[in-house]
Amino acid sequence: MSVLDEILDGVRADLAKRQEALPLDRLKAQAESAPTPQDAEAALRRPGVHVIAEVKRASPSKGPLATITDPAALARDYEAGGAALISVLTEERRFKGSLDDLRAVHQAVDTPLLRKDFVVSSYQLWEARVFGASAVLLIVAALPQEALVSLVERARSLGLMPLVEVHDEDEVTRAVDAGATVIGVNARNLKTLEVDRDTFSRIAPGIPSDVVKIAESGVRGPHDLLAYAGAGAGAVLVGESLVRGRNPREAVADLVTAGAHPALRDRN
Ligand SMILES: O=P(O)(O)OC[C@@H](O)[C@@H](O)c1c[nH]c2ccccc12
Repeated sequence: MSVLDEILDGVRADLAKRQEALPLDRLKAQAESAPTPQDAEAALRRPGVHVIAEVKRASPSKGPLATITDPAALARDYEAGGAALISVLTEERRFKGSLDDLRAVHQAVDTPLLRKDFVVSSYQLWEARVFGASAVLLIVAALPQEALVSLVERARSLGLMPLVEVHDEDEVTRAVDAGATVIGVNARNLKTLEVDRDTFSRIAPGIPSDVVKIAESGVRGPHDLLAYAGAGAGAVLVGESLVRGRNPREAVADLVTAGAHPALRDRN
């Protein structure tokens, strides 16, 4: 069984427990008083190469990455550094995240939030709404095509921007067929957990030009952002190097400065 399959088994088991504790109709009722999502896609379509900064406690490949005692404070640093979006991992078993983290971050910042999880059911989209997200990750490799299509539509109908994650050319085709307008290329293969920074430049040329392209994983600093930008990225998604670094606000600001270089800002 691949790591992805193992993660998905855990996600489904945890989801079943939450659904038992709070049936969908009651969750939907909570969504009525939930905050209105922001237009995350518009934020990514502004000129320049944007930074999506991630609240990430642990990863399946490295285990604990950092002791994040206060996710809200970390998110405030990301916001002060100029992140266009803040990603909050909510997967519990391998990434040690939670919906409580998402709520805490939502209460602390105005930046649009991405719920980063392994979404397999529209129940999780409703949760994302209730806990303050404006966007959700949908991983092509984790979903049959029919489910992907319906989750893209459902996310949009709830006001959430679907960020559709791919790892290879076939998955790009599936993402585009499902109507994705924002596609993330993850340099980390979720089946082997290896990072290959060339994945983006290999796959990006096959993504339609009107789609926002996000380079995910392995960004160590401004030089990696510039390399991804040169290959067509409109944004980078960064976790580990920010949570492990000494000063997350400065680290984000350095990336944002690189991404705002006039040569990148004026290209679209
Ligand atoms: O920590 P990194 O290498 O900067 O990577 C961040 C992000 O890309 C990574 O956390 C990620 C990308 N896609 C995912 C899907 C599920 C969980 C996590 C991820």
